[in-house]
Amino acid sequence: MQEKGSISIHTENIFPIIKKFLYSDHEIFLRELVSNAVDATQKLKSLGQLGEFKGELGELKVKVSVDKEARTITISDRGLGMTGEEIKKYINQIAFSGASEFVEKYKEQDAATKDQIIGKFGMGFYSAFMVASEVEIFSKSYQEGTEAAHWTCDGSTEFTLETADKADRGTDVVLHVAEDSDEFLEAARLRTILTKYCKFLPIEIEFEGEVINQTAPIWTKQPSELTDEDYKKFYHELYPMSMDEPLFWIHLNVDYPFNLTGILYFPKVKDELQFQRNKIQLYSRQVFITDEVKDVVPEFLMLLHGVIDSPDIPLNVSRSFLQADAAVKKINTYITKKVADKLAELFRKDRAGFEEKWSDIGLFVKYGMLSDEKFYEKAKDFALVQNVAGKYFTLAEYQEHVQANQKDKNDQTVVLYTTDAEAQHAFVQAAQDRGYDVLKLDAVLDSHFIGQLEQKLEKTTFKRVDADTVGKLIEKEEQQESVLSDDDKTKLQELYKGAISNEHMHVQVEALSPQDAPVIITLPEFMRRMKDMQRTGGGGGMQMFGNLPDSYTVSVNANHPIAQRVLKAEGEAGSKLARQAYDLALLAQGMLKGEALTAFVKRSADLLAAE
Ligand SMILES: Nc1ncnc2c1ncn2[C@@H]1O[C@H](COP(=O)(O)OP(=O)(O)OP(=O)(O)O)[C@@H](O)[C@H]1O
Repeated sequence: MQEKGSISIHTENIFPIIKKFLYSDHEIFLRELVSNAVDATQKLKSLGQLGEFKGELGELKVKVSVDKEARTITISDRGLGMTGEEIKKYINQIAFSGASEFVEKYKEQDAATKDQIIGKFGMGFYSAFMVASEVEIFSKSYQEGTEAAHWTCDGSTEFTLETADKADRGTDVVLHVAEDSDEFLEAARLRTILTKYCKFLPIEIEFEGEVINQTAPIWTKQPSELTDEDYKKFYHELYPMSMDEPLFWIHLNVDYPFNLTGILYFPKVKDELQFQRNKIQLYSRQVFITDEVKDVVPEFLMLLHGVIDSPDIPLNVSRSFLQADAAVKKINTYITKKVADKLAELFRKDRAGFEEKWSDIGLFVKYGMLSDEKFYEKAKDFALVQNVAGKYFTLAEYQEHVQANQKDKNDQTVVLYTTDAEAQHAFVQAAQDRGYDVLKLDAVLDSHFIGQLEQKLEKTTFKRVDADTVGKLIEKEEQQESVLSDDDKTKLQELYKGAISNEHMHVQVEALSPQDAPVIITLPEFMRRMKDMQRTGGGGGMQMFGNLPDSYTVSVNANHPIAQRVLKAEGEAGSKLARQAYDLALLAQGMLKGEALTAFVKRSADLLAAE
């Protein structure tokens, strides 16, 4: 028997279109054909289990081979096979009619809709024509008494179908590689593609005499069957280049209202650049799809590693479509919830261990709290802050901790923090001397995190320790008495202004403790935040302030003995002394540089010599 046919289709040739537009990546033809072979094999196994297939299953490997001379790639399976009629039904009719409809619709659409259309028509088999000038199918069905069939198509809309003398059950798909696709005749290239897409397929795939896949990756198993070692081993299989152990992991497993399995690993975070290196891999029924999981995984969890496997994620579709997809949205919510639950559990069960890991997971948690309201609600109970003494608190614990001492006269709790305990040492010290607690908030996201906490926590404001002199950081009713008269204060202020002569340094005289420094230079909290925002390019509107000049407050301590000496000094001596005290403050802040530093050193020597 030989049959020739032509597919009624209103365009001369759909293959150029497929070739050009179907997938941007030609290499995925192999993924599609191997997946079909695996599907056919699994279907046969199911038929066996149902008792509908009573023969011997035998060896069920899918074999991929390449013949460079003959310019062919062959994908062979021992699955359920197809009769001639079935080939016509599944390969010709469905695909071709699908394809013709596809072409019709395709013509008039914009790019995004085109992608959707491609996703809708399962044209996996036809991706073969992206690399082949001719494709042959040799197939023999598992059904007894049926003849083997041989189908050929050269990429036009014509096909031939004849009987074949294939004795063995299953399907061989033979691709005659096109002139422009020579690269796919290289065994090394095929091996790379197979390892990329087929590494975890559920049926053994053999290439050059070697099985290239693991048929039962651990995400398909029950967590109860697995040990910590299994999870760690798998992590290193996924990311052979990674030296570190994951901190912990979450085994995802849900079958309603969508289907999803996978393992998400929390990596050790050494530096930010590392984030992007080991990406989460997305699979659909154990077939690798992509490691661009944007939109499927909430953005803040992109920092995690691992695999997600879901047949419910639409595959060949555009980003915009994916974002709007209901299943994807649910998956997103589910993953967020799972991650929050896992963190809550770790916190509850092993607080000490959780604290140890905080420096690595804090970033995920803060990022999550900032970007996802639902996550914030869960995370606020286990998110930690650490004070300069190294002690960890939850937000509630910390509020409790500082409440008695750090309430200002308006009943606001003022949380003091440092972004650099070394550089701001003098201020941290001063705050601690007052009995205040100081938090370390020195991580990348902390300035945003502070902003969020101020919005969320009632009657709480945050101030960096160097935002003001210690007495004014938390304004209380009681004020330190000044030993100077108002006249003297004005005189002192003028003296300092003259000595400093810098319009960006706003001099004020304050009654501080005699133990405080003679002069303290601060950058008001709001000013620093605006400058921070400007620097990070955030807060768009901030640009209208132009480039903010540094605008510091110079607080002269009226109660320090130096104040008296400056006032009493004759002639130039007062100004010199004031300048010296001011330079000391600059020095303590690491702000004394260049010419000013040289002048300071010289003046110090003069003053010492004069004593
Ligand atoms: N190796 C094979 N053995 C048996 N049947 C096959 C084989 N390859 C393809 N088929 C049949 O041809 C049909 C069409 O395959 P094709 O790859 O075009 O689409 P699909 O697999 O149904 O969907 P998609 O690949 O887009 O997910 C399959 O559904 C299957 O019935």
